[in-house]
Amino acid sequence: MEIIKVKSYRELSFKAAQFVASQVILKPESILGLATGSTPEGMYAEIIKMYQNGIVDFEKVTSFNLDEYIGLGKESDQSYVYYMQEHLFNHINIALSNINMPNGLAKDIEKECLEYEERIAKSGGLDLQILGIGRNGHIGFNEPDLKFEARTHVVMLDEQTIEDNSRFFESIDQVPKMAISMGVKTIMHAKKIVLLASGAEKAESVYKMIYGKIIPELPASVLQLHPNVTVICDEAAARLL
Ligand SMILES: O=P(O)(O)OC[C@H]1O[C@](O)(CO)[C@@H](O)[C@@H]1O
Repeated sequence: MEIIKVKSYRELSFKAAQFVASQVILKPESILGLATGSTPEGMYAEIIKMYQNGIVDFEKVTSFNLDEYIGLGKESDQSYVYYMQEHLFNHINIALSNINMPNGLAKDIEKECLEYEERIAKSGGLDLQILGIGRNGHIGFNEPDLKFEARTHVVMLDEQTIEDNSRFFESIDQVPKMAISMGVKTIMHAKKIVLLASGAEKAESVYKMIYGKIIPELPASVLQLHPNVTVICDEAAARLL
C-alpha cells in the first residue's frame, strides 16, 4: 500500500481528484468506481473545477457506485443516487447512459445485485475504485462480518453505521437498515484503488486496515492483498500511523 499523508482535508480532496483526473486523461473511456459519504465531497468539488477548466473530459467515462440504501430512490435526498447527482453528475459531461448505481427501489433486490455485478463484468471491470472507510472499517457497505462477502449483495447495516450516517437524516429512525453493496471481490478486482480517510474518528480503522490482521471483522484489511492501493489520509486520520 502506498500511504500519502496530507495536512488538510483540502489537500486530500485535491490529491484524490488528481488521481481521478490522471486516470481519465490517460484512458478517456475509463470505468470508475465511485463512493459516497462526507469524505469524497471535496474530491468531487475539485473534479468539477478540473472539468470546468477543461483539464478533464468525462464524455466517454462509465461509472459504477459502490452502494445504495434499500428503499431509497432518486426522489429522496438521502439516497446515494441523489448525492451523486448533486455532488458530481449534474456538473460534468458524463453520459446518463454510462452512470450505474445499484437500484435501491428494485422489486427483486437479489436480481438487481446479480445484474449489477454482471454489468460491471461486461464493462470490462473497474479501472479505478475510490473508497472511503467507515469507523468500523467498512468499505462500501461491507460491514464487519464473519466472512468476506464476495459479490454485490444485500447488507444489514451495522448499528454503528446507522448511528454514524444518522447525521444525514432527520432522525436515526429514518436511516434505512439495509443496503445494496458491491462485494469485497468486486472491489478487489479493480485495477487501482484509492482510499480516502479524514478525521480522528477514522484513525483506528486506518491503522488496523494497514497494520492489522486481514480479517472480515475489519473489511478494509483485505486491501493489504491488493497490488495497487493508495491511501490518502489527513493528519488526524493518520494519527496512529
Ligand atoms: O465519508 P464518511 O461519511 O465518513 O463515510 C465513510 C463510508 O461510509 C459510507 O458512507 C457508507 O456508510 C461509505 O460510502 C463511505 O465510504
